[in-house]
Amino acid sequence: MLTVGIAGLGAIGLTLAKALDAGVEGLRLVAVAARDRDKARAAVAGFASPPVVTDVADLAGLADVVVEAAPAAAFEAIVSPAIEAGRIAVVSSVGALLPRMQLVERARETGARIIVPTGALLGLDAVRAAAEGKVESVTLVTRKPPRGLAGAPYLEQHGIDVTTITTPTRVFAGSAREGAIGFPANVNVAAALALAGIEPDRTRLEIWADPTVTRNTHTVTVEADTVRLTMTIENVPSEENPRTGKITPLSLLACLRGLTATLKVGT
Ligand SMILES: NC(=O)C1=CN([C@@H]2O[C@H](COP(=O)(O)OP(=O)(O)OC[C@H]3O[C@@H](n4cnc5c(N)ncnc54)[C@H](OP(=O)(O)O)[C@@H]3O)[C@@H](O)[C@H]2O)C=CC1
Ligand SMILES: O=C([O-])CC(=O)C(=O)O
Repeated sequence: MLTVGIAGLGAIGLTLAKALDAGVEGLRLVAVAARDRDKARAAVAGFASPPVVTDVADLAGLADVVVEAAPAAAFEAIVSPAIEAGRIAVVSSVGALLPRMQLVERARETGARIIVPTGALLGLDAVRAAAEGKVESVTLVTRKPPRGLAGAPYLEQHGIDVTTITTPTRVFAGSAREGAIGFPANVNVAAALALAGIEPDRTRLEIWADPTVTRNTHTVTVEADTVRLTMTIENVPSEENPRTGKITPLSLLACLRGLTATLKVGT
């Protein structure tokens, strides 16, 4: 049995918390944290087994597994205590890990683990397998309804107003590392892909603001010596946060199940 603490109770965290409260073999939700404590308390009040509502820094003292499901700006405050305490940190804001790879070194010293779920993407098992061989290129093309990109720092810096876009428009082309900086709340999938494959500077990313799509759509292309992959996922945006695909909390749940499962499927 692993105990679980969740930081962030939004589109990802609250859905995951509800699923754990409904009962998942081998996992028990014991604590949650969010910015607004009263709101968090109200969110879990009706749970069958209400978890403790606490500060993000205290989750690691209460749970074996700390799930980060908060904005990127809170990443370090949530994940560092978990690493210092030697816990398992399951992270959603993957873009925030890229400039903090020293946390991985620190985890090696404390015995902690950092787990990046597939999240809103697909096929990281195949990308990881390919990366055991020789990979020539990895490309991600992301298309989102314009409102799924609104507020990104890169758009503001370049004077791009996505709300006025009426035809599919490429608003960014660059590396996964540059994308994670410019779109911290929109392309965690690119960061996860980079960590699975050939590094953030070599992973190419295009972002399209596309008024013709209703789903957050990601296409991964990999050219390797053993395989050529083209994979597309079309995510239904969640009601709580249209930037976040509804599959994301389900991916985290599947990931958590894998921590205790006797039968584990996939890489
Ligand atoms: N890896 C992946 O594939 C994906 C990753 N993501 C990323 O996952 C993260 C969470 O996404 P999502 O659930 O949609 O976000 P939401 O905006 O729906 O929810 C964020 C939650 O974090 C809480 N929060 C805000 N500030 C803090 C803080 N300083 N400390 C603790 N909690 C805080 C909020 O609480 P309050 O309401 O009190 O402010 C809220 O409960 C984001 O970084 C997002 O970009 C999203 C989709 C896919
Ligand atoms: O990568 C992200 O942050 C979110 C995303 O694109 C999605 O949910 O489809």
